[in-house]
Amino acid sequence: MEESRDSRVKRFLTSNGMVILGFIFILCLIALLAVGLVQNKAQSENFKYGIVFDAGSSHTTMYIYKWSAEKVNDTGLVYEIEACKVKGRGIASYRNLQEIPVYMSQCMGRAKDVIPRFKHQETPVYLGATAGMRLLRFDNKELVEKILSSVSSLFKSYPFNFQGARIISDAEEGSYGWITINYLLGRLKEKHSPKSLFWRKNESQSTYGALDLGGASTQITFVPVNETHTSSEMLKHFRLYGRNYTVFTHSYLCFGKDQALLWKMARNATQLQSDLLLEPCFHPGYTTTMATRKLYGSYCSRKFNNLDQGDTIRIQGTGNFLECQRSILELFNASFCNTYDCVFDSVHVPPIWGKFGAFSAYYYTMSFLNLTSEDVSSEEMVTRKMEEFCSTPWAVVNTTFADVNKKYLSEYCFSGTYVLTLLQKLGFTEYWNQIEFLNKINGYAEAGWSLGYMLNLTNMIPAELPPPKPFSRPTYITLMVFFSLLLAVVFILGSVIFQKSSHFWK
Ligand SMILES: Nc1ncnc2c1ncn2[C@@H]1O[C@H](COP(=O)(O)OP(=O)(O)O)[C@@H](O)[C@H]1O
Ligand SMILES: [Ca+2]
Repeated sequence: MEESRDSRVKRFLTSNGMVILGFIFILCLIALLAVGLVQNKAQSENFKYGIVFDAGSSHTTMYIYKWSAEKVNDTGLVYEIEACKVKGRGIASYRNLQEIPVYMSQCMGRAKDVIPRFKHQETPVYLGATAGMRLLRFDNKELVEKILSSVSSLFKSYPFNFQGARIISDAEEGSYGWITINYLLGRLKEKHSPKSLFWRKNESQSTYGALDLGGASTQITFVPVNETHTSSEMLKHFRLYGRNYTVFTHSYLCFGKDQALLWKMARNATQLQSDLLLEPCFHPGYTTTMATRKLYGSYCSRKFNNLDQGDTIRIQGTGNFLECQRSILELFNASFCNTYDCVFDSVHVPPIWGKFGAFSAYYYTMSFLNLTSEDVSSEEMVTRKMEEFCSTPWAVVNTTFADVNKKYLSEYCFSGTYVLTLLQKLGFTEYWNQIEFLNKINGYAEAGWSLGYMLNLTNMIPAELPPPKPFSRPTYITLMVFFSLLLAVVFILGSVIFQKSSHFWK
């Protein structure tokens, strides 16, 4: 009686001890998993940063990009955390070089605040200048050098890793814009299906063409269906994520919207008998004056210089869409064309096909005019809107859009008509519904050449596709948890059976 109570107590203690042990074992496993997960999360938060100054003809913008160091070679994972508009005009328009650092340093100060201090030294800074500086280079190479070196010495005085300030080429501007949008839209890398344990390639995705409209130049870049009739200088070859791409890219200097307007007005002003220019691309009732030095001062408008004119001309809007479009069409000289796929400026653009992303001033203009929606699927719809908008009196436009920047507002009639005409001339008449007007893509970053430029210079897009991991991260974690729990159950069961069997043998 005494003995059996003793053995019951022993058995009770042993079996409960096993339960407690098993419980502790499970707790340990859970703790291990939690530590593993937390550890991996901390790793993915090891971020890197990059700064690009887009020194355009009209203004400079500083972009700060951020990405996870772990996922460096994936696609679409870099995002823009700051777009700082540098105060003032484009860098090419400064004659007093002291002014440039004053404005630039405000954005650099912002970069110092936004990027953690311990990351400053490893963060690259690039400045790329576009058509404004290309135009200035025709007139004054020395000034171009001075501007770039003044910017460089400012950047060197900051704790970042300065990588250079330069004018990017036409082809770079077009190609990097193309890389940016296709990277952000996830069009460069084949997607793998996570549903299968065996990785399989989805059908190959086609890329988007890129349309960039600036103030001084405009670019078109896309993969042509057939490149055999295209001049080899306009074709660029890339190998990205294991695939070869041949893109057609061309930049039209002076066909940016600010230079095109100046050029058009200078051309019309040559026929003036007085100092009054009637401008169909401005709203009725809109008046302004312009210094002839400015009107004829650009490389693009200079050939129309009329020495007989005084210091200023008066400009008065007439708000006539048809007249406006006619005067814009005169800029597109097709006299060298001899085949069907020929457009302005004697450049042969291959036939348009596939989807296109239109950004920068294409987007700003069309978004103001409410013409970016998918419902606006034809050129006629845009034409009707422009006819109505251009004929609206300036007083009405000005009060309806009281909070819109006055310079942009006064020019939207011209800009909209110009976008329409340019796209017609590029061959989009039948393909209007193939164009998507893009600004910030999927919330990651603004469309433009600057992200593509940084991706290229930091080698973030590998030529070859990295071999895929056998399991996706969620599958990996699920399997780990499953097997750990199984292990625990087996261990506990094993212990219990062992315990029971040892009693049996006693
Ligand atoms: N909110 C806006 N509305 C209309 N146009 C805009 C707006 N913001 C910028 N722009 C225009 O976008 C163009 C940007 O060109 P930019 O990048 O400076 O020149 P480029 O690329 O030729 O060197 C300019 O014509 C500028 O006036
Ligand atoms: Ca630009």
